[in-house]
Amino acid sequence: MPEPPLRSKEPPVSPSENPTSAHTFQVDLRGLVDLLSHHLYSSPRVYLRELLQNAVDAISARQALDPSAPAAITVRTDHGLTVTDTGIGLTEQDVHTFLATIGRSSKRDADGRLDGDGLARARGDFIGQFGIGLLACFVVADEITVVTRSAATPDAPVIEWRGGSDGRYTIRTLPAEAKPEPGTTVRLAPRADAAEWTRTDRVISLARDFGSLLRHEVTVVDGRGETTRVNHTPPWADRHGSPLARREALAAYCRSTFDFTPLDTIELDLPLVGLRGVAYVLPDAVPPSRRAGHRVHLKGMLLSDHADELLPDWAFFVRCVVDTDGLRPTASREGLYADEMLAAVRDALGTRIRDWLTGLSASDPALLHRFISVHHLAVKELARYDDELLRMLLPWLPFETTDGNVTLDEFVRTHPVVLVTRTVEEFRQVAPIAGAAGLGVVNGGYTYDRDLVHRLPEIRPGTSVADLDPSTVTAHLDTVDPAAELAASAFLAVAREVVGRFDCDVALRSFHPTSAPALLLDNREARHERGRAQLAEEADGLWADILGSLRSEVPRAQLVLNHLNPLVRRAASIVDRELAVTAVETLYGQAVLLTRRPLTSSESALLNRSFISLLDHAMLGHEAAGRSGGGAQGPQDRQDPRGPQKEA
Ligand SMILES: Nc1ncnc2c1ncn2[C@@H]1O[C@H](COP(=O)(O)OP(=O)(O)OP(=O)(O)O)[C@@H](O)[C@H]1O
Repeated sequence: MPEPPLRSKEPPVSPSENPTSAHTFQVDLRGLVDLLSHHLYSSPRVYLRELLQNAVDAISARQALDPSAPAAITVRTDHGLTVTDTGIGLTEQDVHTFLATIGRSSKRDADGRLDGDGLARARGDFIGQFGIGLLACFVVADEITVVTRSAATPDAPVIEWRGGSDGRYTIRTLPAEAKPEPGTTVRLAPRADAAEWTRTDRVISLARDFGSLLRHEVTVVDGRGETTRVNHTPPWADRHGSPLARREALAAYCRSTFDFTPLDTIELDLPLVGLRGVAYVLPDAVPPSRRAGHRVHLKGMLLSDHADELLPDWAFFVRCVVDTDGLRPTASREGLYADEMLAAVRDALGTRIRDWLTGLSASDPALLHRFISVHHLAVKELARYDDELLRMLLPWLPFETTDGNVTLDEFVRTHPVVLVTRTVEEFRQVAPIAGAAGLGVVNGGYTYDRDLVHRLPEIRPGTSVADLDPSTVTAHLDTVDPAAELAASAFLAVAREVVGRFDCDVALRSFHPTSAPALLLDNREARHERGRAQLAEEADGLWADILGSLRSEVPRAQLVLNHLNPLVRRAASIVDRELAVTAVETLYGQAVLLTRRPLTSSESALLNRSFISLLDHAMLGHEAAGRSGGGAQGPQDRQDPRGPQKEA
């Protein structure tokens, strides 16, 4: 029996008394297990994965010597939990060297290095490579018992090894009947607080989750002898009667694994890294930021069900399941090691998905149409960086325009000059008026749309694209008859004075719909620029200089009054200045509200003021009407509704 681990240190000695003394690090196993369980593994559930993986590797090692050797893994849940394999087994020396030495693995070469040939061999044949996996069992049990018989050394005795989480272990030889055939049985007596992890139903679901694609037969046997088969050949590795039957089997696998019916299935096959699997096209739109959660199996064993790094970010519309021999796990075995191989696999899978997409326009336009109606955001993101894809898919991509939801190809047939708004509000506000004036405007407020529209001239020479600005729209609205403009000049002067305080100009034009009295043309950048200019005016010293140097020409908004609107026509003839001010404030306030942008404090005050003034005027009219019918308070008795503050 080995010595218990040394914890205490020798008392310090000065170098002159004792020049050199060699020591060996001691490992506090409890501390290590605590580290693994709290910081390396995400859940105690991984204990079963490590046991299954060791069993699979042991069988692979035996089959390397004797390809006809049996290959079965049996998990029993009757007394505690046991995992039995028909694998290579261990001699007493192997037990000391591999099982009882943390960080040592039989799955690397003798030098045990984690790079070069040793690692290549481990990765080629085995799932394990680090030599720490068995420790995961200490997360659920304080003692592990291994009964093993070597297949490589047929006359070696049956060995029982008992290891404790405190770092002690015992070894003894058992009679040959204790294990008549080569192989290994690992037994765990779960701690009371971890008993749930070895319950039959939990074990079956864990074994199915981790081991569904394992290449050797895995069964779980419960206390009553009932047997459950855990793994099956995946549909992509199976033979099917017809391409349709194959597609249906792949879709059925998606339903049982991911719980959705895919829009389409894309088979993945990269022989260089022994990768096969399927990318399932999601049937519903997902936000680009939401990661799909790909299931990655290494040599059949589930590594992760959220391996997002498997595909490029833009491919968020598919969810994959793959099995591969060639990618590396992290030490926790819960994620993919980010190396050049992973980057190359990601690129290759990305190309495969892109090819599917481009092939669809020729092979199945109806499916492409369905795909785009669900995932157009993803396609737009992709097309921004991919000229060929943009060229190919442009005819299919929908945009919101003044002609309704159409493709850009359709749109440029009637509008060779395409105007694009910067925001959705800008589009909402301007589209009906611009549309009526014959302008072609695209809503560039949605993610990627403005970028894509601006790239249109590269793809369709002869078209031109410009950002929509107030002067473009105003220039396209009909001017009014000079006599009408002259008649309205007094009112327009008041209007310019009132809205000038908001850095806004006033224009009188005729436009449709006639029901719209006024239109405020403005955009976000212009508002920011005005905000900066205002700050610069209020600031002094260095800050004012900095703001001043940032300041470009301050763009002004434009309030366009609609001369076709009856209310505006009446307003234009108001002679009472006070009423004219109220009318302008109300028209401006309503136009600001229609932009659906947040109001500034002075705009809120204006709205408030104009509303009360309007009410006052309405009541005045009502009182006047009443007086003509029976006498009431005269206007001279009226209190100013805006209160003393306004007077002051
Ligand atoms: N069922 C088994 N049959 C034969 N040998 C086993 C078995 N389980 C464990 N071993 C031996 O014990 C060693 C250590 O196992 P452990 O699970 O700790 O690490 P590993 O599988 O080598 O690597 P990893 O940490 O990546 O899982 C293995 O390399 C193997 O030699």
